[in-house]
Amino acid sequence: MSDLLVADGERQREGGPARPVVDVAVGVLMQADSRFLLTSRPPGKVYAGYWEFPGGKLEAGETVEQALRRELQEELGITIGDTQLWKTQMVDYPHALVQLHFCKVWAWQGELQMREGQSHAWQDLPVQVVPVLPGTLPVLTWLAQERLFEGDTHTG
Ligand SMILES: Nc1nc2c([nH]c(=O)n2[C@H]2C[C@H](O)[C@@H](COP(=O)(O)OP(=O)(O)OP(=O)(O)O)O2)c(=O)[nH]1
Repeated sequence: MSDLLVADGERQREGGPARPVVDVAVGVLMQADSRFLLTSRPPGKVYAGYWEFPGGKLEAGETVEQALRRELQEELGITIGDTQLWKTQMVDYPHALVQLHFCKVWAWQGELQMREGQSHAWQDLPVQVVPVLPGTLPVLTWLAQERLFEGDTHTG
């Protein structure tokens, strides 16, 4: 079982009603120069304006890879190559309990298009865009560990 991250609120007390787990497929698009793609959450969504890795919820019957392929086509207009699960992280938000499935993506076809009015930024450590979504921060720590990067992973 992955560690639970509690974001912006207290963890629901034992004995409360069980909350459904929402599975989310997330893509960490990597460039050869080690920069990675962050996108801002579009207006109208919870945490609008926060920066995250692109992705979205699994639909019924989808695998993580299928959902990621669909979401990145819908949101960014790209067709991703093969990808594999890298890390998972459970996050307890006031709005939902989410299980994030992060996949690294090294290859894709098509030019990036921001189809949902989001902004995008290719970033390196430390990340300069703010604010970063709570459930996105663990990824920066994992990347820092891989790269032997020391110091703050993000500003703000
Ligand atoms: N895409 C993405 N979602 C993340 C990250 N970190 C994190 O906590 N989340 C959370 C925020 C949301 O609660 C959930 C993603 O749900 P969403 O509402 O963006 O998904 P969606 O695009 O399918 O949305 P919709 O069709 O229902 O509007 O995962 C991340 O790095 N990327």
